[in-house]
Amino acid sequence: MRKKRKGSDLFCTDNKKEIVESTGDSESLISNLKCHYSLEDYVRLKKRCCKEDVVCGGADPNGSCKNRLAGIAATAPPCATTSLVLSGRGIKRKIGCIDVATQMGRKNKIAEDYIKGATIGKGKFGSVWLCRCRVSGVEFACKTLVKGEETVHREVEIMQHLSGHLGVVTLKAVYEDLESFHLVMELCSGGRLIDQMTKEGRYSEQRAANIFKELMMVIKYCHDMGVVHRDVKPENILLTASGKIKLADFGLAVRITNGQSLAGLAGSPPYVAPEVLTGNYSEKVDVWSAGVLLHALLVGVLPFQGDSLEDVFEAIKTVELNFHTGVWESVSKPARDLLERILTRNADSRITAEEVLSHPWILFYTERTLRSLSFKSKSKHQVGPSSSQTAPTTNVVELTRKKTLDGGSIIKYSSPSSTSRSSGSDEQEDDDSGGLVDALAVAISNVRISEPKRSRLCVPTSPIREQCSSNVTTNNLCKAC
Ligand SMILES: Nc1ncnc2c1ncn2[C@@H]1O[C@H](COP(=O)(O)OP(=O)(O)OP(=O)(O)O)[C@@H](O)[C@H]1O
Repeated sequence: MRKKRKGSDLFCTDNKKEIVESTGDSESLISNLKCHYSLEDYVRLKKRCCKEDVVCGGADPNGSCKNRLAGIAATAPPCATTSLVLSGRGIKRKIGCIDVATQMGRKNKIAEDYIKGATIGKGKFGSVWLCRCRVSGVEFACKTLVKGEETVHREVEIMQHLSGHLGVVTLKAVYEDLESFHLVMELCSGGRLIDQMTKEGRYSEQRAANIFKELMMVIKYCHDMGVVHRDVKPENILLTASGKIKLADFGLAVRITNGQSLAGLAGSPPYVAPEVLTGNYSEKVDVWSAGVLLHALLVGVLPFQGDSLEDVFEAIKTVELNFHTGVWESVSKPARDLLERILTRNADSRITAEEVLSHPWILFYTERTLRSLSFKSKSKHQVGPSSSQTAPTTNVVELTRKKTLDGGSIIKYSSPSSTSRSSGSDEQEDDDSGGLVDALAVAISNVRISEPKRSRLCVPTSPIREQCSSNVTTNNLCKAC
């Protein structure tokens, strides 16, 4: 019988040191983003700490366990924390599917088809290593997962289910031996987003919007496919050589059916949605986590921080973010508006992944036509910076509207009264369009195109498939290369 995951070994300080070195603004981002504690680790560590504190009397030269916990943010928990969720039939069927599918792989062992290379990553349940296909010479990443844990089987199943989308790491083959699964995946040679973030600090709105749009597209896809990732964070976002993002690590992901709610602590503390801490939650937790990431992209720090995990959780539950002062004055109004709509504690009021993709801030920075039209208009008017920023707005709005009427992407936007910063920020974006976006927001706010999202219910907007509907067939899944 398959074991339930019991939690992983504790590793207090060493993993913190593994953190990429960086200076300046990104320091706080690093210390808050890159530790390897899961919620479950936290619970176990806390228990052990209490014990140790009694035994050592707090004489630990590194401080008490409480101190050791201080400032620790966490990463991918080992899961097992959910009281879910999967219809037994579904997972069985898929695992059966894997077993059958890997018969081919089993005939010829992975070593017969791939040459093993260096280890490129280590997770809690196995390692990731480079491999090269003996036939084609193409390099892949192979994740070896030790069998036995229920979540390991689920991860394999969900990767099969989702593989094929541009934003998900493609699964090329699965091999299986007595102890392990070996998942041969496309190689993301651009590294992890977290490492890029720690190097670069704050991102321009242009760049943040493009990364965020790609992320939301893949999150929407997961939700449409009935999967909640539950551990969206920059450590789990990989980059291809050309800089495209790929969502990885489905170790905590679960299937969800339409309207179903999840329970159980799962996620990485700074990214965890408030409803995860209190009980019932849905796929909207991924939107929240993505919002935490967007916050970090735009201003270089995480929104919910604390000296201990308890403090982080408390902040997630109670801190009122103020998007109107300080560093936020250099961020455009639509960007702040989007963040407000995402980091809304009431999950029913929080916008969906689909709605995020229709937000003016995303559209403005990612739709080539909108941008080129606005800049064309700007040069045509040949006016100074402040008026040039408002002049093209009408055109942009009209175009946006047309798209809507044509049945293309639908703008669902209403100006939130809570977003009240005056437009016309002094700071210029590196692409000189921050003020333009502000003007765009003001104009669009007067054009009520569809119902405001806040009145909508939190249900997946597309039908969710309950069962095995993998777009990876037995054939393409299990071929050696
Ligand atoms: N397809 C890939 N291409 C390149 N590197 C990869 C790939 N998949 C994983 N890695 C590397 O291996 C690391 C661990 O992978 P992954 O997060 O999937 O493992 P995990 O066991 O689920 O980790 P965790 O303990 O964080 O849950 C990643 O952070 C990344 O650096």
